[in-house]
Amino acid sequence: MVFFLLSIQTLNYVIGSITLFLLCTLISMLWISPQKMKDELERNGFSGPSPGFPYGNLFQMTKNDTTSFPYPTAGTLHDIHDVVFPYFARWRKSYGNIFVYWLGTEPFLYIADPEFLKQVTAGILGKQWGKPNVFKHDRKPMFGNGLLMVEGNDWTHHRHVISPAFSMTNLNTMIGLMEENTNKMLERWTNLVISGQREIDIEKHVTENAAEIIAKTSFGINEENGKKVFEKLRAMQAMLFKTNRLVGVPFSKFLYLKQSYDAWKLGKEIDELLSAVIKSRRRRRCSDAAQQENDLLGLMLAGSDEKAMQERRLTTRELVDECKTFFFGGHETTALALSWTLLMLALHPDWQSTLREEVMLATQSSGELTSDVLSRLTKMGWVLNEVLRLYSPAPNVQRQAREDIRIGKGDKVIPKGTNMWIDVVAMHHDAALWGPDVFQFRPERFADSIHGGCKHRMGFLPFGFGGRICVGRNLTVTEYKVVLCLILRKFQLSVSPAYQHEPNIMLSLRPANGIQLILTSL
Ligand code: HEM
Repeated sequence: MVFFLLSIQTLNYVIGSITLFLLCTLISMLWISPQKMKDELERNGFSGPSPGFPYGNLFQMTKNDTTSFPYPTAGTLHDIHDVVFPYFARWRKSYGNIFVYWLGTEPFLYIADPEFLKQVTAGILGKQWGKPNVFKHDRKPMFGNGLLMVEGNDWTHHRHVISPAFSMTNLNTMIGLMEENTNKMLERWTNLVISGQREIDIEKHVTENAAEIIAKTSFGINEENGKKVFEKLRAMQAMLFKTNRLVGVPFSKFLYLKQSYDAWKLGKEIDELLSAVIKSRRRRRCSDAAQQENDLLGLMLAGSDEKAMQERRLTTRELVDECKTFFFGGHETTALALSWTLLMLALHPDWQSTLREEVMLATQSSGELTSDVLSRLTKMGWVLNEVLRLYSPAPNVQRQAREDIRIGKGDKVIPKGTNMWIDVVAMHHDAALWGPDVFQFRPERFADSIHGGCKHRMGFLPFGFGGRICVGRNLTVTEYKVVLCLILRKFQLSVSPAYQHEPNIMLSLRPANGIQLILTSL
């Protein structure tokens, strides 16, 4: 009996200790650690709007809060920072270009100051950077552990295997395929115009075209499977990024169980489709060693097989994640650069004529699009840069400090674990960096300088910076030039009265209502 009572007492003691331990861990995780981090950031001179527990500043970050900023009129059409990030615009007015805000219990150091960014990033290698853990869970079904999200030595390995696939020599072999696919889209446009429908939502068509191109150039995937992956990825994007998901709020993921399950399910279906493509390609390579397909997957397989002699090769799982990353990162951003460009050219007929003349001149001898022809399209390059400045498809870059970061030679430290939110849209629209014509569409600012005359080299960052700069930027430039050449040779563009200008963030910077243009055949 005594023994029995003793065991119950011991059991109660154990349960009590475990409960106490869990409670202490919870309080430390949810309250003490964030408070310590806040104090440390303040000691280092970083402060900002007061966070509340457990939401941080999330409730002050609603998109609808545009009351303090009038919607841009014709003269300030491109002054979009206040529209897409009204909360950051408001906080910048109070705290300047560097401040701390909180997503739940996660601190974010907001940066819209290129000199400070230069000091923060000096000497940090690509592999040393972290990506915010708090976003990793959300974005996993979309990018998995692909190059965009992977860290440390794994990042070095992936980047090493992938980079050669994006060499100019390889990209030039894809021009024909890009041309063929785009011509099909233009045929559809011609038929629509002939049938009397001159108004077209070009964003929708250009995005589908870019998805088909990336599906074919990345993994030689057929149209039917490409469409399936495309539709599932779009559905997943809408599911994950349309709603406010209380990012950073402890345990909030339990509020979105259905959404997370649906996203996971879509992710699994995409993985299965891509995995089948990769396995069949691996089999083909084994049965015919001489056979090498020159799309990105073929080159990655070759690269990963050769390097497997010295290092480990990329597994099918890793290749699936890379394909998803290319597919999503590669079609949406390029399509947006093209869509915003078509809008700008419709709004600025002088630039539309200038580019059309440049295209006609460059292609007059044979009419063919070759790498040599594309390299002669200088003014088109300026227009691309100006569009990426005003409507950067990637509106921000995020980092997480994996170690304490000492700023310059001073005593200021960004503590390990701090997330960073680099506001690219703010820097691209800052009159202090670009001058009084900052909100005007003036591609000629890039005529003499690749930084467009920006007063600081790190003030223009459409493709990111440092070792983690966009691996696909040359693919974008090639595709952009091919598609734009073909459109300009066939159609005159003007803006439809139905078009409503509403740039919006849904991971990328998108036109919320599509882009309706009136097309006239030339
Ligand atoms: C207009 C077109 C594009 C824009 C604006 C863009 C923008 C960016 C930016 C800002 C980054 C840096 C992200 C960071 O540091 O966290 C990045 C990285 C990346 N981009 Fe792009 N991108 C474009 C096109 C593409 C294309 C066509 C592909 C692939 C087919 C691609 C694949 C990637 C990958 C894999 C990374 C991660 C690189 C790394 O971390 O090593 N991007 N991109």
